[in-house]
Amino acid sequence: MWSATWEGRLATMITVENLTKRYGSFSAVDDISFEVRPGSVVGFLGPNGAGKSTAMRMMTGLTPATSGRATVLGKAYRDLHNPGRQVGVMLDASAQHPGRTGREVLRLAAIQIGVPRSRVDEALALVGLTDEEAGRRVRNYSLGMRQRLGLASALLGQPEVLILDEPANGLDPQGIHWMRGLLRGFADGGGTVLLSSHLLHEVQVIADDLVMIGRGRIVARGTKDELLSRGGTTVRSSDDRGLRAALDRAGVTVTQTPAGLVVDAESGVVGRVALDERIVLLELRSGGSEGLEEMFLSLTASTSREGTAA
Ligand SMILES: Nc1ncnc2c1ncn2[C@@H]1O[C@H](COP(=O)(O)OP(=O)(O)OP(=O)(O)O)[C@@H](O)[C@H]1O
Repeated sequence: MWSATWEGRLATMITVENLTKRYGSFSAVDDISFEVRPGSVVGFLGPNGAGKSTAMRMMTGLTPATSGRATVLGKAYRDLHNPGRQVGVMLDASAQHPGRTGREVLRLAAIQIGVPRSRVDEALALVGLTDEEAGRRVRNYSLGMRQRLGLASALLGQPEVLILDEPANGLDPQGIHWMRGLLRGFADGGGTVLLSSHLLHEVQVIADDLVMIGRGRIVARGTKDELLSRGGTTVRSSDDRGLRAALDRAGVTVTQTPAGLVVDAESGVVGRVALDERIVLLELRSGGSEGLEEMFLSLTASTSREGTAA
């Protein structure tokens, strides 16, 4: 359910509830829930194959969910009145028609969503594509130029919400810096951004909140400051398997990393569970961004393509 503040404004711009996508017995997205606050930039983080694109495709009505639901601006995407002017979407920048020029792509999109032609030049200027570049056919675009054109399409209708799948892909360091500025400016002006990435540091700089996903499930979620300062508790024990099972039973998220178990709870909670189970702790560390980094690296290591097929 979406909720409204007393002023009638939406309290959350995107709401994802128990969203699940199964292909046969394989769960690409497994019961994920999170909310995106107005005016925030949310980094949707996960290694290759974690389920980010599938989740975003469900949010934008391109793939039906097996169960659960997602709403944008309080409605299922397909029920939005004019989605192109309410939600800017960039899921696959390479999907643009290769035979059209960048300007043609945007002009057609402008007609489709009902914005004036003048908006095309504004969008091109926003993403830094020159007149000469806008006149080239998309098949001759570099990956970075395609990303810029994809962003221009997403921004064309002056939407309130942006949903962007790996927008930094193919951009050089200067391009990434530019994109961060653009998205930060969009959010500071009241817009809301959900962007995915497989690079922690890339989104760490720009995001207000982070949702971390691995093998289709959310493994960490919260404000960036909270996650980075908390960073979980890293623990090694005489019986990691038994401790993990006990923490699972206590409803705490646990991730196995090469450095030990990273637990999404304070060290005191971990110590108490270990004591109850009579498990000897060999190491118990809390705080710092290492926990988040370790969790992310271990997800990256364990979520290889072979791993996800298992
Ligand atoms: N149509 C499909 N049929 C079967 N499996 C699929 C289908 N689409 C996606 N998958 C699988 O679902 C999992 C999640 O894929 P998804 O593309 O959502 O991951 P991702 O996090 O976006 O990865 P990347 O960073 O590589 O883009 C993968 O294992 C993928 O192979």
